[in-house]
Amino acid sequence: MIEVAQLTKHYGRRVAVDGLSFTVHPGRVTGFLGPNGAGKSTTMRLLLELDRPTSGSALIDGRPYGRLVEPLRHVGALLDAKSAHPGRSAYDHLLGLAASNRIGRRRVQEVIGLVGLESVARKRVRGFSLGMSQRLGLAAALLGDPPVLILDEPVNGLDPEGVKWMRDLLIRLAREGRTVFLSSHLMNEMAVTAEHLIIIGQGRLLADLSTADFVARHAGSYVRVRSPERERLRHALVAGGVSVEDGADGALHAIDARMEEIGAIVHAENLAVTELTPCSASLEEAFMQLTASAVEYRGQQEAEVNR
Ligand SMILES: Nc1ncnc2c1ncn2[C@@H]1O[C@H](COP(=O)(O)OP(=O)(O)OP(=O)(O)O)[C@@H](O)[C@H]1O
Repeated sequence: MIEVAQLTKHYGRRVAVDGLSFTVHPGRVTGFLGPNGAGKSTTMRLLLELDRPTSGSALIDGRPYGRLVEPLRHVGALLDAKSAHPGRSAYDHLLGLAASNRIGRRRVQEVIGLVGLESVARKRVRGFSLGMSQRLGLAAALLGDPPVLILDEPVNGLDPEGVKWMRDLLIRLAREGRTVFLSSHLMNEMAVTAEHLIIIGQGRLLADLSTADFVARHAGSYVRVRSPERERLRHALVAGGVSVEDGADGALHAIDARMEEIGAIVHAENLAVTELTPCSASLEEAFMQLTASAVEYRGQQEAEVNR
């Protein structure tokens, strides 16, 4: 289990993590989502004590990372896939890590097999692609057979087959009863991998809910409708009992409406319409809407700092 309570991190005037509290439970994959710069990596670094919080706490199985004896046996982390020494072979890199936590050679061979790196295990890491490095990073995280996994953007650099492989492996590891916590800025990928979502923006918690709830709330259908007389269109739709939201591009979204229904309303009101398109709300869109205000705020903050 991972417990984060009122976690805050300032870098000078910049607030990277802002009073963040959440719990990550074992037995399921939890996706840690947020747009670029939301504070995901910082939170993970604080969990692993690679950085000190300004205030608040971050615990792994009830203890701060620094109090874990032979930490690889408690938590496996993949933060930076390119952290292995480029001059070493994958095997030697893993062997060195294993020795520091009293883990035997057999386990090194096992994790190499688990991540599918057998054919390149004796090659120098220097020549590894990002995808191969991600696999090596995951092998290192799994060395101590830990109950908790913390992975920062683990599918970065993987091809579609690699993404599927990683997804299946993470789901399997969670089913074994582990706490699997992984960050991403891709909602669609998380929707098929994670059972639970923790969504942050500008270092603050925006949502902590099951993926099923997120999908049920956001994966509806709508009709995109556009008119030069936007406000008259909005008024006519609302008067016709249609629920309306503003689209990002100046169009109106008629939520859960049918094309015929909208067509009849605009015809009756004699409204000129320049677009009428049936759409399915994508999860990516819903995620972007949820985090949009956070991104705007961050943009303003950065503009102020750079002034
Ligand atoms: N060492 C640092 N010094 C100064 N500012 C930092 C430092 N590390 C992170 N930040 C700032 O803190 C904020 C959060 O960054 P962080 O890398 O945690 O976000 P993220 O959600 O992981 O983003 P990404 O998806 O781009 O990796 C950003 O504004 C970033 O510029």
